[in-house]
Amino acid sequence: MIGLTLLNSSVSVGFSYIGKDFWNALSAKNADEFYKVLTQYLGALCVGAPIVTLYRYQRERLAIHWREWMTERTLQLYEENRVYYAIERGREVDNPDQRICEDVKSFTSFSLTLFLTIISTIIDLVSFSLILYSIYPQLFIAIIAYAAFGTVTTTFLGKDLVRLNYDQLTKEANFRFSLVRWRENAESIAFYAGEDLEGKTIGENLSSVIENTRELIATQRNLEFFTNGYRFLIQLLPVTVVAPRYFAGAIELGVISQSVGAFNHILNDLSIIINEFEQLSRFSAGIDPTTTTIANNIELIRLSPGTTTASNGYRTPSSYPLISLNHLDLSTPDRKRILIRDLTMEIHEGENLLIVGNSGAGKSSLLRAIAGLWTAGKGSITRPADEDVYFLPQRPYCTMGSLKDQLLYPSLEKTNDNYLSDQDLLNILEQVDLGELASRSGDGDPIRGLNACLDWSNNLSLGEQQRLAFGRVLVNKPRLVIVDEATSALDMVAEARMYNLLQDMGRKHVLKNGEMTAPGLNFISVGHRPSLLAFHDKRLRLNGEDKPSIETIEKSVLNTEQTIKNVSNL
Ligand SMILES: Nc1ncnc2c1ncn2[C@@H]1O[C@H](COP(=O)(O)OP(=O)(O)OP(=O)(O)O)[C@@H](O)[C@H]1O
Repeated sequence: MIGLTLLNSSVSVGFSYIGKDFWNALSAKNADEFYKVLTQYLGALCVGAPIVTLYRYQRERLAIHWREWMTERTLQLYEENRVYYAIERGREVDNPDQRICEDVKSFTSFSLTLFLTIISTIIDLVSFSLILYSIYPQLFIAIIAYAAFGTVTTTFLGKDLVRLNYDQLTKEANFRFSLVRWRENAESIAFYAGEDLEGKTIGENLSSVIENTRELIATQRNLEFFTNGYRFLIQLLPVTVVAPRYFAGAIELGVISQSVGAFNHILNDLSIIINEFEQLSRFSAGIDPTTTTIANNIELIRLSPGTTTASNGYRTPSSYPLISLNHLDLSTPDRKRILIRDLTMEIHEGENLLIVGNSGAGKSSLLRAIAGLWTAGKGSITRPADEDVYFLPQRPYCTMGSLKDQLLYPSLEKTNDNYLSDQDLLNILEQVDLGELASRSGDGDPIRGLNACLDWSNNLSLGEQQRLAFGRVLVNKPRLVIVDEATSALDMVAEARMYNLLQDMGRKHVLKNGEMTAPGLNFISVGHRPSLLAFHDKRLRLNGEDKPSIETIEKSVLNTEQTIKNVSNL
């Protein structure tokens, strides 16, 4: 690329000399010389034109290559340590989608152009300054004065352009995002008949885009009043400066045309350098050196995959904690409010925990802290490794893809360790009472149904999505399942069936040699229904400002079987 840049500059210098000879021959009415130079000109064109074309093509190829690399790297950083979640919660960076799509693209092509422009303009500047100086030193002084005047004036007239261009990008992104949001929440908005309000918000975003564009084009107009006159004068100024020497017979016509060309080149180079630096300031405006205050964070200790604190083989039940919280103080991410104070507890293998408390008491927040999403606070949490923990939220996420992809999520078919055949997946659907879903989606053929791609979040009821999420647990076989009101859309019979599945996975079996099988499944739930008590062994009550209390659930007082029977008779 650097080689092509040098060649590209030599083409410009070469043409400036051929151009001079061309005009000299014409003004001297020397026909032989004219045709000779014309042939040279055509020869130079054959070499020069491909070089200029290749220079541009190669520059763009390099820019694409760099964009690909940088986007992949950005995406990698975006998913690492759940940065995408922290950005959404913290709102420190607006429109990350636009930044990844657009800003990376313009950053790479801009940086490359900046680098190459600086190289080529410096070469251009030196060579054409020498040409100009050799023609007439006063010309050189004239150009410096003219360029300085032009730069100061354009900088003054265009000082708002950088800000306006930056705002334009943000406003366009906000406008687009409000439309995407409407589309994604179409059903809820339709039920609320909220289209007037949505339309108003979108209209406001559009007005903001239009207003900014109006200001932008007005500023550009003012700048162009000046720059167009300035550019026109470039043609006249060098001619005016050297004309007395031409009239005195000291120089020929070709030298005048060469000086106009050189003058143009130098002025262009100077303004390019200034322009590029101005654009550079646009990018630096986007980089916000946010100072991070050093504050206390919850220490999250993840045990290595497949183990608990026990180092040797299998243990007797309840001897080692699966999860332990130590003097945990949990705050909201902005650290303005402490939600849970001084919570110390241990949950052992085989014990399932139910977290209860008023709305807003911090139940979901505690789960977020256990997942490692919220870290503001003090104390420590010890829990199994990420791959051993599975989270069931109230509204499951449906990925883009087939029914099979929904079941396997987040593991991919190829990387799925315990490979499951299509028949195994159909059995799992059967277990979560979704047996007919596959044949329904495949027009009677369940295997075809497994591979059918639909917009699942809009095609399944919330209860079906929640049962599908329980199917995912059967596929992924984690050691700890965190259930955040994930049965809220199910009736009590279906809820009991889902919890029975979890309990079955939690049961350990005695092997032939008398040892226990590998660790089973445990779960922590958040919920409001009394029926949930039957499936749990301990209850953690969050009481707002008071200290949280933990107690064992007495099974004898529960008659769930009976309750469920009564409900199913309804
Ligand atoms: N990103 C946030 N920043 C600051 N405060 C938050 C944030 N998210 C939630 N909160 C607040 O934290 C408190 C606890 O929220 P949480 O979702 O844990 O409640 P909950 O006990 O699960 O309630 P519910 O039973 O209604 O689901 C609430 O008062 C909520 O307003």
